[in-house]
Amino acid sequence: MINQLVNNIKKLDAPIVVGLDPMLDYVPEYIKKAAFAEYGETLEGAAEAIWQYNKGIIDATYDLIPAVKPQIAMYEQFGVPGLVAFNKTCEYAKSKGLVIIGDIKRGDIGSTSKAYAIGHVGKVAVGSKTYSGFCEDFVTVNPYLGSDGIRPFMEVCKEEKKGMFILVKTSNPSSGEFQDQEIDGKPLYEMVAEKVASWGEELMGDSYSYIGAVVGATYPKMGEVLRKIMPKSYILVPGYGAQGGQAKDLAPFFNEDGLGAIINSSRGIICAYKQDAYSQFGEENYADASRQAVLDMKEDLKQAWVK
Ligand SMILES: O=c1ccn([C@@H]2O[C@H](COP(=O)(O)O)[C@@H](O)[C@H]2O)c(=O)[nH]1
Repeated sequence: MINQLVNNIKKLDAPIVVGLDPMLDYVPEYIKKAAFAEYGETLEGAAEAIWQYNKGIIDATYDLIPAVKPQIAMYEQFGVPGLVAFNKTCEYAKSKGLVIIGDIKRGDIGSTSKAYAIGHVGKVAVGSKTYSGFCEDFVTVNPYLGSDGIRPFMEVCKEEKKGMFILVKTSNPSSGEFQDQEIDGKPLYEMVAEKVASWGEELMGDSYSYIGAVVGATYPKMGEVLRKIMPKSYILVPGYGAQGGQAKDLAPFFNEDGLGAIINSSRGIICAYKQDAYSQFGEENYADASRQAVLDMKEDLKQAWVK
C-alpha cells in the first residue's frame, strides 16, 4: 500500500489527503432533509446524511487526490449507524482508486492492539472463513503503550501489505505537555521518531516504509528535525489550513526526492462552501467548492515550493 500511495501521489503530483471529518452541522440542509425524510431525525438519518455528504465530496475530488483520511470519531458519535457510514465511505473511496488512511489513533496492550489491527487492516477468522471488519489501507496508531502496542499492527500490516502512521508530534496546541518533555536532553517525540525509523526498517516498501509518522504542520521546525531522523518514513502532516499550518512552512517535511510527506486538510476542504472565498458555490454545490479548494491547496503548496 505504501507503493500505491507513493505512485498515486506521483501520478497526480498532489501530496494531499482530504480528511473526511463530517459533522452534521457541515452537511447542507437539502441532504439532511432527504435523509431525515427517509430515516427520521434518528442516528440512522444522521448517518445517511454524512454518508451522502461524503459521497458528494469523493465524487467531486477523487480524480485530483491520492488518498482520503476518514476520522473515525466523527462517525462514532452516531453509534453503530455512524460506523456503518464510516465503512461505506471507506469502501466507496476505495472503489474510486483512493488510498484509505483510517484516522483511528489506536494502541493498547498487545492482545487488544492485535484485535484493533485485525479489525481495521486485517482479517478476522470466523470458523473456517475470514472477513475484513473495516477496510482501511493505513491506520493511525498511538505509540504511548510502547512496542507491545505497535508490534501487533506491524504483524498484521506485514501480512496484508498495509501500513500505519505512528503519532510522533501532534499538531494540537498542548501536544508539548508530554511529547516535548526531555529525557537525557532528548525530547520524547524524537525518541518516538527513532523507534519509528527502526520499526520502519523491518517493513520496507520499494522506497518508503509501510510505517510512517504523524507530525503536525503547526510545528515545522520539529518537522525538519524529524524528517532527518526518519528518512524512509512517510510523514502524514495534519494541521494545514483550519489549524493555521501554512504551505510556506512545509517544505522541510519533504525529502529531496520531492516525496516523503502527505498534507492533510479536513475542514478546509469539506467545509469550503462555508468559507467566504467559496461562497459563490452555495450550499447546493458544496462538492464543487470542495473540488476548487483541493485545486487551490495544490497550487498553494506548489507556489510555496517554488519560492
Ligand atoms: O496531530 C494530529 C493528528 C491528527 N489530526 C487529525 O487531522 C484532522 C485535522 O482536521 P482539520 O479540519 O484539517 O484541522 C482531524 O481529523 C484530526 O483529528 C490532527 O489534526 N492532528
